[in-house]
Amino acid sequence: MGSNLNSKPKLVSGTAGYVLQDVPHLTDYILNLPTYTNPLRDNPAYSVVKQYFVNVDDSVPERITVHSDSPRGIHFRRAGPRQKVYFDADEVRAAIVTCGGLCPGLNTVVRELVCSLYHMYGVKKVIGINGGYKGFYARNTINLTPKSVNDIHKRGGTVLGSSRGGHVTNKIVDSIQDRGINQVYIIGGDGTQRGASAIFEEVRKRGLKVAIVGIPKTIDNDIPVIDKSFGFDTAVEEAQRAINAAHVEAESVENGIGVVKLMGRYSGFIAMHATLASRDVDCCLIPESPFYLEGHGGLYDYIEKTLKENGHMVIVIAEGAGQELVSESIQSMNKQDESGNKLLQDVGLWISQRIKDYFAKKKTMSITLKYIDPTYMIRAVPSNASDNVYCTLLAQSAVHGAMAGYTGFTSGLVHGRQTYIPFYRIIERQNHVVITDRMWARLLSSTNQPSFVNCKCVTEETKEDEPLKLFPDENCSDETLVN
Ligand SMILES: Nc1ncnc2c1ncn2[C@@H]1O[C@H](COP(=O)(O)OP(=O)(O)O)[C@@H](O)[C@H]1O
Ligand SMILES: O=P(O)(O)OC[C@H]1O[C@](O)(COP(=O)(O)O)[C@@H](O)[C@@H]1O
Ligand SMILES: [Mg+2]
Repeated sequence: MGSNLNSKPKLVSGTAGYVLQDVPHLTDYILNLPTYTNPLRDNPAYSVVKQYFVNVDDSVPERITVHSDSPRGIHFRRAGPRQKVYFDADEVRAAIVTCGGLCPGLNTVVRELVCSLYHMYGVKKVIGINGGYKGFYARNTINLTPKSVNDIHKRGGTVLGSSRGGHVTNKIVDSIQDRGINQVYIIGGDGTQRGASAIFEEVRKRGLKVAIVGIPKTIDNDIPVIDKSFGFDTAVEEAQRAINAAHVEAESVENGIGVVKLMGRYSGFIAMHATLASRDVDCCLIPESPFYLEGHGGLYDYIEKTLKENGHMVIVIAEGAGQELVSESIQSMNKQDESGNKLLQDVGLWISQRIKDYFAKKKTMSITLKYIDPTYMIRAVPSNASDNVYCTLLAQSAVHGAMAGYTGFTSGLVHGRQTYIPFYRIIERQNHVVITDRMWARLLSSTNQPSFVNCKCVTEETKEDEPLKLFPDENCSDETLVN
């Protein structure tokens, strides 16, 4: 984080090794802010709820698997409505922005932010920033009301539009200041949360009463700490349709192979979960598990064996898998998108061609291969029922946090509880499938595919809590979606 001393992590220690990784609050840098009674007290829908307000000291542990002698460990502030709020409804001018790639559920989060602000807190001024970060200074805004967002959750994409690149911190904060915005809800992935953190630092440097709140969006599920990201369930469900189609095609012909490419730039969660859900997949290839084609234990060997045994097979490949192999055979262009993300080679097309070439050359077996790339179709669908509920809770928690004066945080689910997580924990690393965890073992045993892992890497000394580090500086959690 920045050089300003105030931007250091806020840590609160307690007995028995308890550590609260707290989130910033407006009162950390603005003195004598007035408080108001939370209007939810008078809301007939919520007045009947016992203990509706969250105790300010409530926190949620980062790790829930403990031993009798474990220290209590790191905790996050529990999300939810507070008795006191730091904004009067009439004073609030909220802005919502969606950034980065699409993900099912974006519209649901937008809808629920607007409805929570209006219906829970009586806020009447909510605007949408058009087209991602650059929209703050280069586009018009959109007025958002419960009526205008009423049925947007039934649509894929984002009604606000999105973009990559264009994060110019000073211009964005100037625009926030010029427009009198004092709550900013920023929906996006790892890149977006980095941008949100930079905005927060600048806002604090200028001493502005503006709450900066992140809502984590990533179809790849690559954001750390949180249980999973919204849209992930929908993506896994939608991927089943492509896998089913590949299976139907493959089993209808002799030695049929169906190849399905799924999203997952650096994290193979969608591929892993879609494979486990389907049971029709014979091989799942992800970025975290390097594989090889030729020789004993290689992919060609396994394909031949599976075709001999079953007459057909389905391969699921995450878009970021095997990139090092593709670069070896195709001149790597090393291009980046506007946000600086490396543009990947189409590994699905590449592997399909390599498999076809291999069997054509070998002449022992004639195969029919069908390649399906449903990636953008999956990303564009509306969120399913469970993701809709998840999006609703994330949005409500975000609004409760901003109204309570918290800032510089991401609203996220940790072990099924809504929490406020400081930006630095969200942006410090990416979440990856840990191939020495039980979940990947479950996948290997369900597909029966080779592990492609050099056995020397996984020694007996590799302890359960110390997963094999395939990514430098990785601090993998054994709790997030993997066990
Ligand atoms: N390190 C960074 N600092 C500031 N802004 C960033 C950073 N990385 C990405 N951004 C901005 O965040 C937005 C979304 O980032 P991107 O990587 O495209 O998607 P995602 O947020 O889904 O990962 C873009 O407008 C980009 O300019
Ligand atoms: O829309 P683009 O730029 O082709 O993005 C494709 C990428 O977006 C994603 O769907 C999501 O990535 P982000 O979360 O970084 O936006 C990746 O799975 C994929 O590699
Ligand atoms: Mg990203």
